[in-house]
Amino acid sequence: MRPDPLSDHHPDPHPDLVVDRLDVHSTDAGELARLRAYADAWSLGFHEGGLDDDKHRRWLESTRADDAVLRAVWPRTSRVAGTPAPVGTFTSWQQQVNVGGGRLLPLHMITDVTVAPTHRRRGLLRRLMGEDLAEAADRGLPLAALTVSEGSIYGRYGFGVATRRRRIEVDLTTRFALRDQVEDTGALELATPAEAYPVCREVFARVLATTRGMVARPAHHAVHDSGEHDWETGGPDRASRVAVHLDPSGTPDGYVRFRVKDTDGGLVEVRDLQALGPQVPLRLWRFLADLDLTAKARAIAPVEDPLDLALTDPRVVTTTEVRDVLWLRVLDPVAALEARPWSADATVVLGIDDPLGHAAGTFRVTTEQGRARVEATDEAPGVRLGVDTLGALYLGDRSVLTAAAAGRVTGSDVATWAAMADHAGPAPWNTTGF
Ligand SMILES: CC(=O)SCCNC(=O)CCNC(=O)[C@H](O)C(C)(C)COP(=O)(O)OP(=O)(O)OC[C@H]1O[C@@H](n2cnc3c(N)ncnc32)[C@H](O)[C@@H]1OP(=O)(O)O
Repeated sequence: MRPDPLSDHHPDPHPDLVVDRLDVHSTDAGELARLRAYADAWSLGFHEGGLDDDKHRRWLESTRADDAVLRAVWPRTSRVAGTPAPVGTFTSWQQQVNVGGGRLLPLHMITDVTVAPTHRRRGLLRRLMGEDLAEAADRGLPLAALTVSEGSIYGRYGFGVATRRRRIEVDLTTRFALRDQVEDTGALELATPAEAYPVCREVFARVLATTRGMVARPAHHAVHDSGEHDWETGGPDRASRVAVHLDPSGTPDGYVRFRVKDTDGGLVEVRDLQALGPQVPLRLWRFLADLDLTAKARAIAPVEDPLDLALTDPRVVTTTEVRDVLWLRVLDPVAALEARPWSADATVVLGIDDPLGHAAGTFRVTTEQGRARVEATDEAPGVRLGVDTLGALYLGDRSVLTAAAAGRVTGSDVATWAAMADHAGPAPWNTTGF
């Protein structure tokens, strides 16, 4: 049974505080003031200052569109400010993630987790996370996800690194040469982000449907991707351009949104690149290298990207950082494991340790022709792992054998589990920020 930190048998651990939810759809003046205070609190928590009216309106609109749940912690009184401001914020909502084999699963997304410096290490994050994950599990959501500011915090709640990305710098001078000419019978069109947005949305929907690890975009992406509003500058994005690639029938199958940031230095900032098929990304890179008055591009890319191998000189690409992106947490192991694709046909009894209880148990996993049947069992496990490791292995970013070598997967059937669970194709890839 799951431990319940808030059961009647435990005294309230925070008697000086109120933990409640905000109604994101409310038009009541009092609730709108609380929403404003909530937004300022998370923004200040990330050292971004309070939000101006325009940013607040945009945040509220997109948060409403996502139908997000906002959990806040309020002091009962404030002797200094008069009106108490939140000392804890925690936002969650529902999206979808591609778990492989073209299957999308509901995903519980978490963001804007902050606790004021005055209230640190009193268990507020633990409390908010505990309540939120328990509700998501009760609603039957199989997976939860977040992106993190610090790597040491979320493993204890069962999250593991499920996708990673590189930051790369690409030399766009004459050193940029592809080994083979891109055979392209399609076409490229240049447009503003606003003009290109409907087409980019269609392309992204197809990328989401076919890319393991990709997460559907939350509402705030729309204003940003369409150039309507740039969060950094606080105004419309007039600097970006979008090159859209069309296949020979005229159907868009890729795009790159970019801006040239510094005409002297010639830096191309790639803000979003989405493409279908192996040739289109190379064609878009060829396009970027053909831009005049540029010397270098900065982009994010998969850890293993065909671009490096497609170049005559692989040193044209410099990796400046490799980092975790999506942290995944399995809430319902039966639904999660039955949804993802599998390699070898076999049976393994899997023991999952989960300090929060949601995914804990022993499960017989039988795979056949790419699908799994998963049932709770009393048999002794042949493979044992923690729920955070299950999250890290779920999309296939890491191999089971690597995790076993790190001591995170144990048991006599590890090799069989690896043959069943490891993916042959490219690593999972997610570009959706939240
Ligand atoms: C998903 C996102 O939004 S990522 C962004 C997270 N937010 C930030 O980084 C903003 C700045 N930081 C903060 O707001 C806070 O320090 C938080 C939210 C990270 C932690 O909040 P707190 O209420 O202090 O955490 P809480 O007291 O519940 O501690 C929970 C556990 O996490 C641990 N922990 C908390 N902060 C950290 C940290 N920075 N590094 C390592 N461990 C930490 C605690 O030791 C505790 O461990 P235990 O349960 O094993 O004893």
